[in-house]
Amino acid sequence: MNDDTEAVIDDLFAVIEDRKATLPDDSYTASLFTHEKGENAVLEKLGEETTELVLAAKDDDHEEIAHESADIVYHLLVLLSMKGMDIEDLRAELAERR
Ligand SMILES: N=c1c2ncn([C@@H]3O[C@H](COP(=O)(O)OP(=O)(O)OP(=O)(O)O)[C@@H](O)[C@H]3O)c2ncn1[C@@H]1O[C@H](COP(=O)(O)O)[C@@H](O)[C@H]1O
Repeated sequence: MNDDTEAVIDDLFAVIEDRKATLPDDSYTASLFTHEKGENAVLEKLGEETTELVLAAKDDDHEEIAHESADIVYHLLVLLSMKGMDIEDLRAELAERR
């Protein structure tokens, strides 16, 4: 992961944390934190998007693979935030595997 990619992910996580704290009415992220299904709303999204990613990979559709991957990364970061975790938890786990 180069510095630019890392900065994009860090910035996205910061936006997610902000939406969790401020819960704006027009925010999709905020709607996940207040969803009546609770964390199941995010878990269902991750399941759906993973299936979509598998189908895109089977079709060798690079545009769709990138789209679904981005959806998964976003919802994964929302899940980490929902669990009270930090992006550093993910970074540390990845770094340990190097
Ligand atoms: N990265 C994302 C992001 N990725 C996906 N989504 C939303 O997740 C939802 C996914 O829904 P779907 O499963 O139907 O996916 P889809 O892409 O619409 O359709 P498919 O092709 O996957 O079936 C859509 O409503 C997307 O808008 C996101 N919503 C927000 N963000 C980021 O979060 C920031 C804050 O957004 P708000 O909270 O809305 O202010 C934004 O600036 C973005 O940077």
